Order: sequence, then structure tokens, then C-alpha cells
Amino acid sequence: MALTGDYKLISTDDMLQGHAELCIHAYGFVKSMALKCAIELGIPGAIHGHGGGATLGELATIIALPPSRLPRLRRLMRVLTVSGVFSVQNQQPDDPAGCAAVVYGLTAASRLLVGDGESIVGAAPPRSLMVDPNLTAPFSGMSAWFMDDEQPRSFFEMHHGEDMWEMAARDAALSRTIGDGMTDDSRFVVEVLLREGRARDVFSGVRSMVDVGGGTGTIAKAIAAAFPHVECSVLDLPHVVAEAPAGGEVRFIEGDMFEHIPPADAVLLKSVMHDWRDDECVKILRRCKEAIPSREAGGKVIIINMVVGSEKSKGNSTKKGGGTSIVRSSSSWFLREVNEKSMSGRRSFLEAGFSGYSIIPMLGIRSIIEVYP
Ligand SMILES: C[S@@+](CC[C@H](N)C(=O)[O-])C[C@H]1O[C@@H](n2cnc3c(N)ncnc32)[C@H](O)[C@@H]1O
Repeated sequence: MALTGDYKLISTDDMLQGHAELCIHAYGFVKSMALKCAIELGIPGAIHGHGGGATLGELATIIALPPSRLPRLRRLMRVLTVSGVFSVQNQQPDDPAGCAAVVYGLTAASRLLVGDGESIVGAAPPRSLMVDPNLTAPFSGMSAWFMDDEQPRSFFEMHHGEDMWEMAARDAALSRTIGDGMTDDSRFVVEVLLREGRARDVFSGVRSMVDVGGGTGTIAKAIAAAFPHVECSVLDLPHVVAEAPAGGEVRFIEGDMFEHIPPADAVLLKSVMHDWRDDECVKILRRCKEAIPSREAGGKVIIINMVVGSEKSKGNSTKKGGGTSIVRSSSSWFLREVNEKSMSGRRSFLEAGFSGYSIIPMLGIRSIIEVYP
């Protein structure tokens, strides 16, 4: 559905706040899934049995989780600490090993979940409800996804047996469903970006931009219209490009971002990185680096994604122009982002050969991250 004229009357801050509220409701099911999963994995009991506090590594050992599943356990614990089910006892934000020193503890909520179901606390209603397969069928399989050492990329892949994008390539209905959702989201982002000249700095000096995984070009078309000096193109998979409107300012290019990204001053990646594993994100970033000129010549990668745990994303804007040295930075947000991310973070940038980045928190729950070669 297109944004109607009414949104023009809403202030940008109210719009972003409203968007955040809707996201909280839309993704509310994630908390239920995470809670069920924690119960099935026996995490409350594991923490209790370990004296009331356990690090991620200790937890993984106690519940016999394969080492490859540590990143997923970290994300699970993040959701459940933010939700108040577990607590964080001694966060050390600059832990370069990726939050290994965080000790997770119980809260009033998770104390009710300790036990085998026979004690009074273990039989507390939330636990019985959460493990009843009749009630929680839609959430089934989550703990298997954690425990199974084969590597389905996503919860989607686990349920459907293959990657969402591969399925979408064959299934026109799924492709359209996903495409419509992304187009709506892009319209929203464009509206905010272009309000009050928010994106002016981001595109100043940029003469060409390729929107990688840019779908049917909603963002690229809006950027081309707002910044006529920027030559815009979109790279996407053949079945997506086939749906793109012919003609217009934007050039559509069929291709695979893991193989080659056409050269441009700037590469845009919106809502792309969180779909891929860290090693895949590094590959995409390497292709991006090959596509852009040096930082001095204006080369940059522009990532629009959620930045988890960012102090800066809470409104403390990064100064433009300077950037943060990846090598020297020890700011806590990125270290946590690397481990608990909805995008690939600091370590991926470094591995792909980039030298620095800036975070511009102008999109509500999302940020713009400029990454420099
Ligand atoms: C989550 S959507 C994001 C779309 C768009 N950037 C947006 O925010 O509306 C991810 C996009 O990446 C594309 N994609 C997936 N794998 C790709 C690949 N190997 N090469 C190029 N694009 C790919 C998908 O077709 C899809 O359009």
C-alpha cells in the first residue's frame, strides 16, 4: 500500500516513533519464539544450576550446543535480556572476543521457569503454555535450529528447506509478497531521507550510485529524482530485474552481488546485510570495495540497516566527514553489533579491507552507516 497524503502532516519525529511502535507489534512474535526456545533448551535451569550466572560459553557447554551455534545463542540471549526474561550481570562493552565476558543471570520471570515442571515454580502457567505443542505449533523447531549443526541460513530456510531468495526466484507469489513489503519499507525510508534535506550530506559529491539488492528501484528512483547529479542503477537477481519498470532514469542490471558489482562512487545496501552470514557479508563487502574508488575520490558504501546496541543510534550523531577508525575504535556498539547484529558489523568491514565508518542515526530504528575504503 502506498503512503497516503496524510503522512505529510506528521512531523518526522512522530513518523519515526509511529514506525517504531508498529515494528514492535509486527515483530512481537519473536519474543514468544525466543522464550519458547529458551525453555526448550533449558537455559533458565542451566543458569540456575551454574550458581545464578553463566557466560555464553558456559551456557553453550551446559546445554551441549554445537560451537557453530554460539552466534545464534548470543542473539537469543540478547532478545531475552532486552525483554526482561534474563539479566546481564557484568557487561564489559569493550570485550574484543565478542561479549564472552557477559554473565547472564535470572530475573523474576526466568526464576519461574527453572525446574522440570513438577515443582511449583516449574509448573508456572507461562511455562506450561509455552511448551504446549498445540498452542505453539507456529513456533516449533526453533530450538532444533539452535541445536542442529547443519547450517540452514535462516529460520525460513529451516522450515522450507531452502533459501528464501532461491524460492522467490521460482515462486512468483512469494516473490511479489516479499517485493511489496520491501517496496513499502523503501517508500517510508525515502520519505524520511528526503525530508528536511536529511540525505543531502550522504549524497553530496556522489556522482554515481548502485543500489545492490535494490529490488524494483524504489530508492534508486527517488534518489535520482532528488539528486539529479547522481547517476543511479540497481543490481538485483534476474527474476527481480524482470519485474522492474522499463525506461526511466534508473538503469537495472541483472547480476549476483557475490560475483560482481558494477563500478560506482557509492554502493547502497539497504536491508541486505542481515540476510547473510558473516562470511557472506564479507564477500559482499569485498565486491563493494572493488566497485568503488578510494575514499579521497569519494568512494563509500552506504548501508541502511538496524544497528543493535548503538549508543549513537540512540540519537548521539556521529560527526560527518571524520569517520571512526576501525582499527583504533573500541566503541562498544560495534563490538556488540558484530555479535548480535541485524547486519554484519565492524569485523566484517575490517576483513573486507575497509578502513573506517560513520553512523548517521537519522532513520528511527535504523541508521545509515557510511563505510570507507
Ligand atoms: C530484503 S530485500 C531488500 C530490497 C531493497 N534493498 C529494499 O530495502 O527494499 C533483498 C534484495 O536482495 C536481492 N538479492 C538477493 N540475493 C542477491 C544476489 N546474490 N545478488 C543481487 N541481489 C540479490 C533480492 O532479490 C532482494 O531484492
